[in-house]
Amino acid sequence: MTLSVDPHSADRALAATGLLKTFNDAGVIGAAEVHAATRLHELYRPDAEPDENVRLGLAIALRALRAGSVCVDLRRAHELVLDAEVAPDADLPWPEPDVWWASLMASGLVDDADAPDTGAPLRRRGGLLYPARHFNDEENLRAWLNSSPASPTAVDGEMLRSSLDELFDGSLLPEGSSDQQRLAAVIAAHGSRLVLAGGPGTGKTRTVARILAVLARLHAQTGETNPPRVALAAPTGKAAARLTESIIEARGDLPPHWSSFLDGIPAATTLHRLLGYRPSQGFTRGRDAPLPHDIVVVDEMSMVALHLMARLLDALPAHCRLICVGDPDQLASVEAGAVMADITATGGTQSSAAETAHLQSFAAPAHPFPAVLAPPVVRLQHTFRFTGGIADLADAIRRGDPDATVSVLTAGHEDVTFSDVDAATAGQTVLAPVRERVIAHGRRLHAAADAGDATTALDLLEHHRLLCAHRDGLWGVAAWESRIHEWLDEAVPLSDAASEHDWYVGLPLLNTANQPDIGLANGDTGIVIRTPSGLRAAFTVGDTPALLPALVLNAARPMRALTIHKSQGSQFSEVTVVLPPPESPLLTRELLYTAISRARRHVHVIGSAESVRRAVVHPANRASGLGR
Ligand SMILES: Nc1ncnc2c1ncn2[C@@H]1O[C@H](COP(=O)(O)OP(=O)(O)OP(=O)(O)O)[C@@H](O)[C@H]1O
Repeated sequence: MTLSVDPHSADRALAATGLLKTFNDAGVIGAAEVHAATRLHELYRPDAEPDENVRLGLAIALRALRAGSVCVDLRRAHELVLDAEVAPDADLPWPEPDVWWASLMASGLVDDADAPDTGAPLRRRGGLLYPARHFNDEENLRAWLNSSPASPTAVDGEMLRSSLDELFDGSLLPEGSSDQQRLAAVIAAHGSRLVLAGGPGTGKTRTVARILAVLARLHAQTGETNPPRVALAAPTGKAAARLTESIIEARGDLPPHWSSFLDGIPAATTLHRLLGYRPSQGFTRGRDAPLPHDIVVVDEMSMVALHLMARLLDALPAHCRLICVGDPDQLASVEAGAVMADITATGGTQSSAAETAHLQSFAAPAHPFPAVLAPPVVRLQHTFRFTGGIADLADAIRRGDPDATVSVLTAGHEDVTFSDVDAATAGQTVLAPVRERVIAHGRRLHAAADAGDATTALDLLEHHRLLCAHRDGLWGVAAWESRIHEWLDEAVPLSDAASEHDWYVGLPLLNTANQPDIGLANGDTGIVIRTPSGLRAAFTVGDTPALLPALVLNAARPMRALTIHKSQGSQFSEVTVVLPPPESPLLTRELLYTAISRARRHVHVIGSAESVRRAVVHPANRASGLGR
C-alpha cells in the first residue's frame, strides 16, 4: 500500500528534489524537515554538492524528534519514523545502512560520540544518529545516572534506623516482601539521587513526605540550625498544585512529632519557574547560576522531556539531592524523550557487594530488600489505594497482555464497565448509560453553579471526566463536546441558564495558557457560576476558589470532554474513556494506561475490544540511547 499524500497539503515541499522529494511525497518526512535538512546541508557544507543520503539522514533525525525519539537507529529508521503516523509500507528507497553511515560520516556533518565535538549538527553513538543538542542532553542524564553515590559513612546509621522503624514499618505489606518505600528512604539518605517509580496509589507521595522528614531530622542532627532548603516541582501548574495538596495530605498522616520537620517547605512550582525560565532569555538557572536548594523533588516525571531534565541537572548544585517521582508506564512528554521510562528500564549502576550489604542492613527483618540493588531507581509495586478492577486492569495493560486486559474489562467488576462498541457509530441505546452519567453529573454541576457555590461546583468538577484520545474527528473531544452539550440542553436545559459571552451557568472551562498575573496555569479547570455581579468563572487559585470575569480569561474554552494527554497529572472519581478505532496512530499502551489510571473509583471504557487489544500490544516506540 502506498500512502496517498494530498498534493496540496502544507506538508508537501514543492521544491524538494531527489530522496527528500520521494520521502516527502510518501508522507514520511514533512515540509519542515525537508527545508531544515536542505538548509543545514547548505550552511555546514556550502561548497559541497548536496549529498542525497546525508540530507535524508538529517531529515530523518529531525523527523524522529517530531515522533518523540531523541535519536534514530538507521537500521530501523523505517519502523521508528513510520510508527508515528498512518504508516506507508511502500517500498521506499531507504539507503543501505552501512552506505548511509559512510556518507554521513564522510560529510563533516556528524561527530562520533568518542571523537572531539566539532560543532557538527549531528552526533553518532554506535548505530544511533542524534541531533547534537539531544545527544548532549542525553549524555548529561547518563552521567547523572552513572555518577557514584555519596559515601555511606556520611549517615548516622542509628538515627536513620530508628527513623525508618517509626515511619516505614511495612505493616501493611505481605510478610517477606521487600519494603520498597523503606528502601527508597535508605537510598535517599545515602546518596544524592533517587528515582521513585510507581503507579497510582503505590504511596509515592507518602514516601516522599516521609523521606523529607527523615532527611530533615538527619540534617538537624549534624548541628545545622537551618532546615534543608527544599523545592517541590512538577512539569505543569496543575501537577504542581496537586503535588502541594498531596504533600499537605501526607504530612497530616505523619506522627505529630514528625510533621514539624516539613515546616516551611514552599508550595510546589512548575519546573520552568523553578529554573527561572523567561521567554526572552530561556532558563536563567544553570551551571553558572545553580539552584539554592539542598533537596529538589520533581513529581510527574513521565511528563518531563529530555531537554528539561538536562536543564534541571545543569542547575543542580553538587551537594543537592534530586528525588524524581513518577509513573514510567504513563504517556511520555509532549517533547522528545521518555526520560522516566528510560531511567527505570535502564536502572542505575548496580551497587557493589559492600554497598549492597550496607544498604541491606537498614531493611526491616520481615521485609528484606532485593538481593540486587541498582540505585537510584526504586520501583513501588504494592498498591495501597486501588483494589479490584482498576488495579487489575492497570496491571494487565502494563504487562502488555491483551487477553488479560479484555478479561478484566468484561469480568463484571464493580469499578470497571466496558461498552464493546465503536463510539462514533454506536446508537442511542448503547450510549444510554454514558448519557445518563453525563446528565446526572451535569445536573449536579449546574445546581451548585446556579447557587453560586464555587467550592462545591469545583469539587464536583473532579467527580467525572470524559476523556478522548483525539482532539478532532468522530472520536475526538470536539465531537463529544457538542454531543454532551445537546444531551444537557435537552435534560437541564441550558437555554434556561443565564448566559453571557457564550458562557452559561454550569459550563466547565479549560484554561489553555499560562496566566501568572491571575494565578492560572495552562490546563487549569474551572466552572462558570452565577454571582450577584453576573457570571464568573470559578478556578482554584492557591487553595481557594477565585471568581474571574470573562474579560480576563482570553484562553479559557468549554470543557465537556478532555484529551487523555491533557488529563495527565489529574485524577477523577469516575472516568469515561472513549477509544478511537484500532487504526488510530494515537492508540498506544501508554495512552490506555494513562486514561484508565486517571480514575479513582470507576472507569467506563467505550471502544471496541479490537481497539483495546491494539493499544495494549502497541507500546509507544520512542528511541533513545540510554541503556544501550
Ligand atoms: N506504607 C503504607 N502504609 C499505609 N498506607 C499507605 C502506605 N503507602 C501509601 N499508603 C496510602 O495509600 C494512599 C496512596 O498513597 P499516595 O497518595 O502516596 O500514592 P501515590 O503513589 O502518590 O498516588 P498518586 O500517583 O495517585 O498520587 C494514601 O492514602 C496513603 O496514605
